[in-house]
Amino acid sequence: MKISVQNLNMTYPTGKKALQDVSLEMQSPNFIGLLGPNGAGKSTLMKLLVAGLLPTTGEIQLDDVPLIKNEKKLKAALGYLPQNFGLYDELTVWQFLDYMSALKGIKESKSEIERVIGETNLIEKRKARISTLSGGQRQRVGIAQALLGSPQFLIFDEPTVGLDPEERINFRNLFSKNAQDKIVLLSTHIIEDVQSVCNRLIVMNHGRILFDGRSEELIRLAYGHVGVYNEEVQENEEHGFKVTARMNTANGISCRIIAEVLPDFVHPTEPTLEDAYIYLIEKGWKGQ
Ligand SMILES: Nc1ncnc2c1ncn2[C@@H]1O[C@H](COP(=O)(O)OP(=O)(O)OP(=O)(O)O)[C@@H](O)[C@H]1O
Repeated sequence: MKISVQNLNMTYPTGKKALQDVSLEMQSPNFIGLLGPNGAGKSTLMKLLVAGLLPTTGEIQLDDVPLIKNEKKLKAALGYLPQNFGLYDELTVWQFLDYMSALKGIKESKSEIERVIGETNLIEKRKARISTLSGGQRQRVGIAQALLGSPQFLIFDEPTVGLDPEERINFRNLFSKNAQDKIVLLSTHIIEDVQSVCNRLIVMNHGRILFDGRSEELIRLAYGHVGVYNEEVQENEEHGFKVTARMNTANGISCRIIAEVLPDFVHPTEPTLEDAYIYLIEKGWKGQ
């Protein structure tokens, strides 16, 4: 499966330009982490990819056919967890998944529901009404419905919101297991969600793609722009840099900073993916 996005622009009726000249290619197998601050345009891109919105200009192609002419194929191949996924509160977990299976036209629905309930750790909750579930459990039901039918193209809009750290780890494993031969696009604010499992990262801000590549490449961009200094030895607040962490150490407070040019008193250090992400967003922010 191949999805290509060409020069996509999306302006909402309010005049808000949510996407500007976005182009990208996704080919299975591909596990893509979509990162970006609030309002970057991630959900808008996802809604366009599932044909839930039409772009103002530009085109999306599925296997070299425009999406609007290939919607049937898309629906058959798609598993989608939107950001604010409405669940039917009065249904039980099983009834809801049965209903979603029917909508998706899944034939062997019983075994398929059993499979996704098992994969999302919902076995004990299968007969529970959705209204009685916790936020994390509801999120798991949302993930379970997206996995029904083993779709080739999985889109998860902030799937780990509301999950506790242990559940997040379970889901990272589940996502990577499900990504084997598929295209998985996962948006998140949480860097650890994408660091270990995604083989490709796309960073967006202000409706544009700032970076598209491997996490190592993103980290490389931040080399020479991350450093530490001891706040008690050197008091500096206004040096045109961003302090990303303050740690109490035996020798005083150690500050970790990101800057285009590191001041003399700062010792350069190895960037993490989070540093690199912040560096990129800050740099892009200033329009560079
Ligand atoms: N229906 C809409 N009408 C007008 N503006 C919208 C609409 N939906 C989104 N926007 C705006 O478009 C921009 C991009 O929004 P979008 O939801 O795609 O961002 P996001 O990266 O998913 O953010 P978040 O992480 O907060 O979900 C934002 O400025 C948002 O306010």
